[in-house]
Amino acid sequence: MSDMQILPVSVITGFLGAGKTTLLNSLLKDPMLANAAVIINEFGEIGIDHLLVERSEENVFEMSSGCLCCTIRGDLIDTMLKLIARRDGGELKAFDRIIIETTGLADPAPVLHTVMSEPDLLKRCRLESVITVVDGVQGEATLDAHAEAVKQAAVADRLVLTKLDLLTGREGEDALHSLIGRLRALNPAARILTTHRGEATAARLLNSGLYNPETKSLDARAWLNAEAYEAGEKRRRHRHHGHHHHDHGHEHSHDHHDDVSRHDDHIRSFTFADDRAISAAGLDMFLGLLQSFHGANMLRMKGIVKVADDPLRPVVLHGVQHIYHPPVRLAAWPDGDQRTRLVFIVKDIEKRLIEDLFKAFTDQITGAGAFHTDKTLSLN
Ligand SMILES: Nc1nc2c(ncn2[C@@H]2O[C@H](COP(=O)(O)OP(=O)(O)OP(=O)(O)O)[C@@H](O)[C@H]2O)c(=O)[nH]1
Repeated sequence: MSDMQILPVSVITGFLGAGKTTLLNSLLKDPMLANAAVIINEFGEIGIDHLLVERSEENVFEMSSGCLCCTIRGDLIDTMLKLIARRDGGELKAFDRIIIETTGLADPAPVLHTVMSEPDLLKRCRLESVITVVDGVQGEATLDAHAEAVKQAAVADRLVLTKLDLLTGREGEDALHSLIGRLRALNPAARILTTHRGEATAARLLNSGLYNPETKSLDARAWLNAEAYEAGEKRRRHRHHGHHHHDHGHEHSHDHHDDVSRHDDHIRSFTFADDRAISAAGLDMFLGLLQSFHGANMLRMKGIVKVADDPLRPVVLHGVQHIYHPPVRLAAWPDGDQRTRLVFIVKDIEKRLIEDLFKAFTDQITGAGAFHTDKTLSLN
């Protein structure tokens, strides 16, 4: 009889030809993934024999009608539930994690939404990390041309650069510097790793620190990495004031990513903190308003929140667009900082709008929390 452990799910996304399958093949040689189940949501063959590979039945590119997102969703739910049922029934070996490789062209959001919000899946799975593979050579051209590529970079917990072997000499170095600068601006907190020289190992890519199913512990500070957003905001302000640091002869690359317009210009990342508690209902309302007014433009949000009903046990939240993972209540604050901290990566939304909205609810906290119980928020 298999155990009913909560299975971490990692999603590997990235543009067509970025190197997802190559990365996955190399990761699967790692003993850490000896018991991983892999779901591949696209064309192509992958030669893995000692692992469990489930291929989604639907071929998304062949669909002629219907909503692409809904089809991916239905297909993925079905594939995952069957896989888990076969595991639990002893038909498959008891895999300990699931890795989903998504199709290159698609917006990654539907896959993330499915894992984050499908009630039957939530009983057995947690979204652990989003890994976005970026072609080291074509990366900037792809970001210029495709809004999806920008979104893929913005939702990542880890960014993996491939094909660095093809970048040589001073030109290659400048191109890499420029690409990293651009990715950093899009997503300040994601760890950037390269496939070069074996740097992108399973341990570095898969354990995002969000949720350890064995200990139920959360390395919340590392996971949130609010400091990186603060540094990103400072960098942006600095650039906008026209003070450029040109060190190590990299003027070209700095100028290049300063000049970037197109899709990137619409992306903002920021963080704010609040030492007051919010009522459970206020938090629900805040999230509901974000969903209604900014859903499609909220690329990623994460937070540790002080809720009035139990300010000593903060709630961890994260969302992709209009979908939020069910909140998880921590046993205690993860570090000495007991303020609510929220981080956002958004498209065309001003920080002030979101910060003011949140603070409008904490301003009204006196007495309000008493009317609301834990039920809306607590997982257990
Ligand atoms: N030189 C070099 N080639 C690479 C590297 N990574 C991947 N490639 C090549 O790039 C091509 C695309 O790699 P895949 O791993 O198939 O990329 P993918 O993202 O899975 O592609 P799709 O499934 O089409 O979206 C293949 O020919 C790979 O051999 C790398 O680090 N260096």
